[in-house]
Amino acid sequence: MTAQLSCDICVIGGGSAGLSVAAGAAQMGADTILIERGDMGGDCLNSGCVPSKSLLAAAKAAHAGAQAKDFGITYAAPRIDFPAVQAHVQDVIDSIAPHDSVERFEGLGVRVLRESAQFLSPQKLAVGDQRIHARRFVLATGSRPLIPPVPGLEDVPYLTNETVFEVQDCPEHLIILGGGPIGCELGQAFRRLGARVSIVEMNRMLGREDRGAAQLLRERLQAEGIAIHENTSISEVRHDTAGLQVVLKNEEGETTLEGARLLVAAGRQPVTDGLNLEAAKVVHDRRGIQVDARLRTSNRRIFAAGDVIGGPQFTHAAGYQAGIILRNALFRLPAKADYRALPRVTYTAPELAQVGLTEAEAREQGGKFEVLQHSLAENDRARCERESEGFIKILATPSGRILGATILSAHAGELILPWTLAIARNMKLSALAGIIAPYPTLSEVSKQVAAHYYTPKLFSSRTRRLVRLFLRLG
Ligand SMILES: Cc1cc2nc3c(=O)[nH]c(=O)nc-3n(C[C@H](O)[C@H](O)[C@H](O)COP(=O)(O)OP(=O)(O)OC[C@H]3O[C@@H](n4cnc5c(N)ncnc54)[C@H](O)[C@@H]3O)c2cc1C
Ligand SMILES: NC(=O)c1ccc[n+]([C@@H]2O[C@H](COP(=O)([O-])OP(=O)(O)OC[C@H]3O[C@@H](n4cnc5c(N)ncnc54)[C@H](O)[C@@H]3O)[C@@H](O)[C@H]2O)c1
Repeated sequence: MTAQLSCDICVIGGGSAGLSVAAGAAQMGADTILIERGDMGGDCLNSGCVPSKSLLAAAKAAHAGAQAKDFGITYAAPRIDFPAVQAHVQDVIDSIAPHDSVERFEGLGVRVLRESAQFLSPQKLAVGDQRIHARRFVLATGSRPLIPPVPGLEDVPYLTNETVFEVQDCPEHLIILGGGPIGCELGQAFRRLGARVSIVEMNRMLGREDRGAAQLLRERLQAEGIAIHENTSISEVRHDTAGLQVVLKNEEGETTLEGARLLVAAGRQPVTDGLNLEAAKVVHDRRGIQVDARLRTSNRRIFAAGDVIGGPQFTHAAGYQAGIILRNALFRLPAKADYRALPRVTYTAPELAQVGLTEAEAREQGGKFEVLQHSLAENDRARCERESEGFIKILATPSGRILGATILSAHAGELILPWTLAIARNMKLSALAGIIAPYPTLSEVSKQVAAHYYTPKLFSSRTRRLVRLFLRLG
């Protein structure tokens, strides 16, 4: 018999976006249903952030010997037990999973249904033989890997982020299609864990990022032995008993790479199939579900968040969007998403962190701005740690208002936080130049680069004249 359920908020998708909405709604007193057809935790926990950062952590340990040489310490070459590395990755997932589990959510008062959801009308959803009527729906169905139309690709076995963390043998040669954050992070991880790695990128590696930072990072990855083919497309992929052949094409002509495994990391596509969004009158296209700044879809009772809306695709963006939806749906506040101060980090070594505008974006906008750059080589702690590769670059208006920050360095993901706060709160450089930073820390780079802005004024001939005058006064 068909069961009829009703609730205040019905969330479809138990990944970063859906879990944040459901946990917040239930704890604020809304009767909440969460529907998840796959693994609780979605991509981030099971096939995204958590396994990729865990693999990178293992790769860092494998690389420690190479770095130790700089300190006069020599280790024997590491012996890498790859199944044990993957067991570590799974162990980290398992240790975080209880936080995203059905049990925890039921404990918060959420009714969790483990099925696929499909709309029957603008206000009614079918979940198995249950019918759900909700005051508000939230679509948080995420994304899946985009598989580009490369001839032969569909006929060969390939990996994506959904399968790469299950591989039990480190491939002798891993060819990665795509030089975005996934390609770069996993490329460095597999290289450090013993694979030969080739990255094939049809444009520029990390094309959205600051050109200088991406270039330095590329040099570092190349120095570790990764082959990077930029402005190169794949014209064909073949597979036989000897392995894979990937035919590359660029200005110089065609070459063939022979590899053991192929990882496709060419971007994402929204997951909307099976939802019957037409019945719900929710407009969507190949980029995702269309939303306004309040994250309302074309059906005002239905919100959407996370990767499925095709905007910034990060776990922290999904969490932020969940907060916007809760304010709109529960408190009827017209809260709007504002991505001005949304940071992003590529967790390679060194890390590449960005918040606000890149230099290219600031030039495109056309306003006046100054560029302040400070090398990590000028930071004492970075020298002690022998991690002095990289820089911090700040863009600021002539009045000192901060427009953007780029950091390429060890721990850049941690160092970006004061700049995120500064942009969010419209702070000026003087706020950062005036703080007392503990010595010796990498954090000092933020104060040092901000202080650059005032150096010409501080040590000007006018200041010198003034000082001489005060001194003459006794
Ligand atoms: C390799 C990799 C590394 C990443 N690293 C980072 C990182 O370091 N930092 C960062 O911020 N971001 C990172 N990301 C991005 C981050 O993982 C995503 O932005 C985030 O997981 C998106 O969350 P979501 O809730 O929108 O979607 P998802 O996590 O995909 O969740 C959607 C859920 O909806 C379910 N679902 C779909 N359709 C239905 C349906 N019809 N009925 C019921 N359930 C349904 C799915 O089963 C899924 O569990 C990474 C991504 C990848 C792939
Ligand atoms: N550290 C992080 O926060 C992190 C890490 C990994 C992923 N992510 C998220 O996941 C998303 C997806 O990552 P991604 O790296 O797959 O996507 P991406 O879109 O950022 O990069 C994909 C790259 O593949 C290239 N490409 C596409 N088709 C190609 C083809 N046929 N041949 C050669 N190159 C091709 C594109 O030019 C692009 O540079 C990211 O945008 C990000 O939001 C975040």
